[in-house]
Amino acid sequence: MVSTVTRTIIQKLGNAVKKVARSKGSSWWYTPHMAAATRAIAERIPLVDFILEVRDARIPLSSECTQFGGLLPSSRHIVVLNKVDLAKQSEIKEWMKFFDQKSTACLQVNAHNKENVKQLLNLLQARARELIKTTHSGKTITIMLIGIPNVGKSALANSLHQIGRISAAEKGKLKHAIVSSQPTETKNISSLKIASHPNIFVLDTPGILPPEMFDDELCSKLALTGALMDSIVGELELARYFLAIFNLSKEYSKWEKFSAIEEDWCSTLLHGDEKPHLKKRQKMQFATDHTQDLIVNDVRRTLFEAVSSFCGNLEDDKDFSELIEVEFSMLRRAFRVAPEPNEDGCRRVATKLLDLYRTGRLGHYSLDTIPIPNKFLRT
Ligand SMILES: Nc1nc2c(ncn2[C@@H]2O[C@H](COP(=O)(O)OP(=O)(O)OP(=O)(O)O)[C@@H](O)[C@H]2O)c(=O)[nH]1
Repeated sequence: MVSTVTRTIIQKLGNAVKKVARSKGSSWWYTPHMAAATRAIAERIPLVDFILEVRDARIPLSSECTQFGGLLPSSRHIVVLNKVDLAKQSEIKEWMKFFDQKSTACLQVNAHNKENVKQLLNLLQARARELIKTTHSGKTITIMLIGIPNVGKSALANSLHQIGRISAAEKGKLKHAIVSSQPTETKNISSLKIASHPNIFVLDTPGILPPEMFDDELCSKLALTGALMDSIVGELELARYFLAIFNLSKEYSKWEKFSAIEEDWCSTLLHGDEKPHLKKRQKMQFATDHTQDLIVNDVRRTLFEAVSSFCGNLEDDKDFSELIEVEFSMLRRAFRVAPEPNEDGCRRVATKLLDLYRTGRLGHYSLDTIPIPNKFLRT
């Protein structure tokens, strides 16, 4: 369900992108640098053996690298859905089926997960050997990573390089592609060796976007997942967009336990009602799970309480907007931001909230919906 409020937020975000595009040139994000990178990638496509198109698993369609449509031969094109740890696992399964039905080779990975990267490396090595066998050449295999900004190309290149080279003689000579939470950080095409026998190199390339983007929803999803700079649309509106998605999801229901723990703690503090077993359980929880730090738990508890105590109608625009604003003001306390209702404080809350969302500490979300096959559509 997409509420009217969410639609309005999406429209605002889309308009913000277009406004920036209008005021700073036809396509503000499409810098000369991005145009040059697009040309350089297009020139290399016929020369490389495989093209790994890295997409964000939360938006498998919206993160498609659309510029090279006809240039990517299906036999050499592999789609990699990266950041699976941030997406809804049940949806990922459906997306894998979707790509399978389209006969597009597709893999899901978390670039920071060793096992995932090993599996990807094994597949790439198998493909490389197959290619060498069929072409009867003893050549070096090159694989180019392409994709929109911030989908994790450099992180993946580094992980493949580290895992592929860890047992090789060159151990200790590891190179690093630049990884950053900011989009368009990679400026040049760089090459990293990921395997020997056969020799395989990956080319990490700068993130690219199409010169023009007119679709509000596409712009909003790219902005929320970090492919566009937050400053283009503004952190506040982006955080509202996240809260709208969050409120319509069931993610908050998992956090009831944080609310219960807080109540127990309050009763301990107020009534001197010592509960040693609870204290012990809490200590263990905080010590063993790095995501369970106090602020994250406070934020989860706050969001749980805001949504579960909401007695308005989620389909009513006014109620829904009010809920988002209430969440914003409640989150100030959770994030330890001074309670004065000024713009700067709101932006700090928004930035912190987006950071938690983007590092997966506020649950798993899939923002794209799987297209309905044509056969089910009325003509
Ligand atoms: N949770 C999670 N974060 C990831 C994953 N892969 C990359 N990241 C993070 O995503 C951010 C962007 O990663 P990069 O590797 O710099 O992305 P890129 O596609 O090379 O970015 P550009 O330079 O803009 O082209 C960094 O903060 C990474 O740590 C993943 O699988 N899971």
